[in-house]
Amino acid sequence: MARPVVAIVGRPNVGKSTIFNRLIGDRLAIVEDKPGITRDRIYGISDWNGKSFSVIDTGGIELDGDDLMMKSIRMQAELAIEEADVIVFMCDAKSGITLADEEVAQMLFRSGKPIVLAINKVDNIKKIEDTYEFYSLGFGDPIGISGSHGTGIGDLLDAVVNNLPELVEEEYDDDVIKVALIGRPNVGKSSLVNAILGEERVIVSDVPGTTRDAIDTPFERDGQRYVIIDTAGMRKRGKVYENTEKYSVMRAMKAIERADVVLMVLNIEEGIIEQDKHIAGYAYEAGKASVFVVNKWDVVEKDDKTMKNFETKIRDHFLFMTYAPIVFLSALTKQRLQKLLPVVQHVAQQHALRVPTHVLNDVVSDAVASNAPPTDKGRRLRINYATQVATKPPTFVIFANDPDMMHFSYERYLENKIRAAFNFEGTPIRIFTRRKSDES
Ligand SMILES: Nc1nc2c(ncn2[C@@H]2O[C@H](COP(=O)(O)OP(=O)(O)OP(=O)(O)O)[C@@H](O)[C@H]2O)c(=O)[nH]1
Ligand SMILES: Nc1nc2c(ncn2[C@@H]2O[C@H](COP(=O)(O)OP(=O)(O)OP(=O)(O)O)[C@@H](O)[C@H]2O)c(=O)[nH]1
Repeated sequence: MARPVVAIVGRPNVGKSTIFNRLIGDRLAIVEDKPGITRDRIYGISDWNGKSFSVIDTGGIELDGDDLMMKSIRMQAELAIEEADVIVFMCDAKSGITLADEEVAQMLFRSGKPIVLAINKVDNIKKIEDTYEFYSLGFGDPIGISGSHGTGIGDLLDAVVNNLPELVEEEYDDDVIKVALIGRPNVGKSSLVNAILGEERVIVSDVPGTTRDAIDTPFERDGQRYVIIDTAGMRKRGKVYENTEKYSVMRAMKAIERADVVLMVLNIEEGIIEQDKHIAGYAYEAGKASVFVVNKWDVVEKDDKTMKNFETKIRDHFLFMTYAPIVFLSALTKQRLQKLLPVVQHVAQQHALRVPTHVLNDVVSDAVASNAPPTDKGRRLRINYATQVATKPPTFVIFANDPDMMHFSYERYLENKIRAAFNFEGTPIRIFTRRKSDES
């Protein structure tokens, strides 16, 4: 089920990044101990009252020339209006309503999108009544918050969650593999889609996805049904903000959310950049299966070490995604193209794999027997039982005497043992440790 997107919009310096970090705070701690996930984050996944959504801070769009501030904030607002499901509009309590705020408010107002008005830095004002002038913006109750003190964040999250859209029904049957092709401009995504479909054609089809503007392309191969998600989005060009990283990432996030398998198309000759890692990191966090596709293999000068060298380079850059297979191919010459769909099918199966509880417990007991769990102040972590609670991605709960004693490195060890036993190639897996309830 696709996670909705929440965008934070506001003038420079109102505290967007601070609030962004507050909103994704808990999750950040979990994700950051995975090596290789970048710290200068521009998106995050947040949970509140059992509802999950992605947050993106649209600030910091860099522009050259004069009149920058106004132009860049206008772009932020357009981007949010186009791509987000809920927009958090942030103002500064101390400075009151500025001209820039008014202009953005008008744009947001006309969009008809759900807007949550957050007034930050209330620690800087004497009384909350000072925020009442913000009622005049027409977005209802202004929510007073302080990013630095952490006040009002719960109220802000409540308002965001109340405005999230109802989850839409899944658009495709369960046996259809949904594939998103993600990558920088010019890596050959459209060429690859055409090559997969086996004919030169304009990428349009009559299956609009539920995401506005998304166009999906269904096809069948060797008895397996597939759909390529958001082929229209791959072709969008024109507005200024469409060249910004925030836009690409937001667009990619939405395609990733709707997909089972994410094809990270790379142009290794141009090198791997932060943006590639942001997007791959999102696919990891969203729990999707992934495959690296190295396109334009035809133009690479090759010897017997070339593939190995590329592989090492990819592994070095994407340390958190060692499970993803790598396929080298050429969309242009169709060299090695036939290798792709079997890999996609394989990782989709691994993503949906459910393992029998008794076999899982054998694997976990063996792992525990050959490498004892960590101890703390004379006590040892005791693992009682493991069970798979979900697929897509495979998710395991380990019941133990004291979950706080589960160490990151031991969890890693268990993950490796589980992978060694069941493979799970191409898919992230999740492991949670819970306290064994007293009566069980
Ligand atoms: N007093 C006070 N200061 C805050 C609060 N939240 C953020 N700040 C400060 O305001 C400044 C700007 O915060 P940022 O989070 O970087 O603001 P931003 O909106 O992301 O700024 P841009 O990246 O320029 O768009 C920093 O110095 C913060 O420490 C708050 O609640 N109260
Ligand atoms: N040599 C070679 N060129 C390729 C290959 N695949 C794509 N190209 C070329 O790379 C260029 C970009 O291809 P596109 O398919 O438009 O790339 P894209 O990723 O869809 O690009 P955007 O639409 O900008 O996001 C075109 O000139 C293609 O002909 C390949 O396998 N080998």
